[in-house]
Amino acid sequence: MIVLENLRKTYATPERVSHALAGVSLRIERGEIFGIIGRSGAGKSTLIRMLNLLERPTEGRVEIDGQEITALSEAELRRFRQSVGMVFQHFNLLSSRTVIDNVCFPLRLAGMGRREQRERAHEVLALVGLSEHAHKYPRQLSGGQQQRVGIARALANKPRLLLCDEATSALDPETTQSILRLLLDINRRLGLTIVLITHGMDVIRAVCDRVAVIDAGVIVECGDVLDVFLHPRHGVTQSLLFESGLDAEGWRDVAQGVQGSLLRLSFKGASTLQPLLSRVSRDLGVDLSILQGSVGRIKDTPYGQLVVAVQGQADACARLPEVLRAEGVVCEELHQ
Ligand SMILES: Nc1ncnc2c1ncn2[C@@H]1O[C@H](COP(=O)(O)OP(=O)(O)OP(=O)(O)O)[C@@H](O)[C@H]1O
Repeated sequence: MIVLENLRKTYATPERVSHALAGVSLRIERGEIFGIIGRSGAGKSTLIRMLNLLERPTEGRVEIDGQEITALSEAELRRFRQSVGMVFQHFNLLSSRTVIDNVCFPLRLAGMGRREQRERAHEVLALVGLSEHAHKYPRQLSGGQQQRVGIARALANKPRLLLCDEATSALDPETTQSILRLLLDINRRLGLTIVLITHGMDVIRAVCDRVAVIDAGVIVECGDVLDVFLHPRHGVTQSLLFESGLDAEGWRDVAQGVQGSLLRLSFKGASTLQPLLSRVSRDLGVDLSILQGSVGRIKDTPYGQLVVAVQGQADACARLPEVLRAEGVVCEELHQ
C-alpha cells in the first residue's frame, strides 16, 4: 500500500514561488490502478515523481509497503528505485540501442549477469507482444510499439509498482486503447499496482479503479471511478467530464417548460441491463420523458445515467424514487 501524507512541494525561482503541491494526502491500495487527473500545471508530474523520489517533497512523507522512502539513504533509495518501473510520455528510449538492449539496460544497472538479462528481456518482450522486434532500433517501430518497449523496460526488474506519466498522450486514439488494454492485462496477470497521471477522462474511464482529481496542488476529489463519473462533486471534475463529452448538466438546455418533477437516475452493473424503467412506470402508471441520457462502460462495469421528467398522479410520482431505489438505482431530485 502507498501512503502519502501531507505532501508539499514548493519551487522558488527568482521570479516567483510556486506551490506545486499544497498538502496532498492519499492512500493507494496494492493491486489497484489508480489515476491522477488534472489540468496542465495542476501538480500531476510533481506528485507522481514523488512516488520514486525523482522529486523530493519540501514537507510530508511517502510510505510504500510500510517503508518510509522519504527517510532512505541515497544507497537505499537506489535499490528501492529498482522496484518501481516508470513509463514516460515520449518513451525515453535510447535511440542508438536495439529494443532488447533498451530492455536490458535497467537489468544491467541492477547488476544482473548478461545471460540472465537476455532471458528476462525476452520474457518481458513476449509479455508486451514484441518478440519479433527484439533486434530492431526504436526508430524502426511505431509510437505504440515504442511505448510497448518502454513498458517492457519498466517491467524488466519485476517492479512492485508501475508509474505511468501520461503514457498515452503522444499516441493516436486507437493506439492509446491498445496500450491501455496492455496495462490492464499486466495489472491483472501480475497483480501489479499501477499509478498513472493523465489529463484525459477517457483514460481514467478505461482502466482505473480509483481516481484523484488534482487542482492547484490540492486533491479536490477522490473516489471510485464509477462514483466520481456518475456523481462528480467538484467543479473541476465536472468540467473535465464535460470536456470529454460526459456533461452531467446538459439536461438544463432542454428542460425549460417541461412539466413534472425531474430525476437523475444512475444505474450500474446488472441493473443497467434490466427493463426496469418501463416495468416500474407501467406498475405505477407514470409517464417518463427522457431529457438526457448516457450509457457506457467504466472499466468492466456497465453504467447508465438518465435525466427524466415524471408525470402522473402525485402520489405515484412521489413513490417512483423509492421504488427505483429499492431496485438499486440512485435517484436524485433535480431543480431547474
Ligand atoms: N522544476 C520546477 N521549477 C519551478 N517550477 C516548477 C518546476 N516543476 C514544476 N513547477 C511548477 O509546479 C506546478 C506544477 O507542475 P507539474 O509539472 O507538476 O504540473 P502538471 O499537472 O504535471 O502539468 P502538465 O500536465 O502540464 O505536465 C506548475 O506551476 C509548474 O510551473
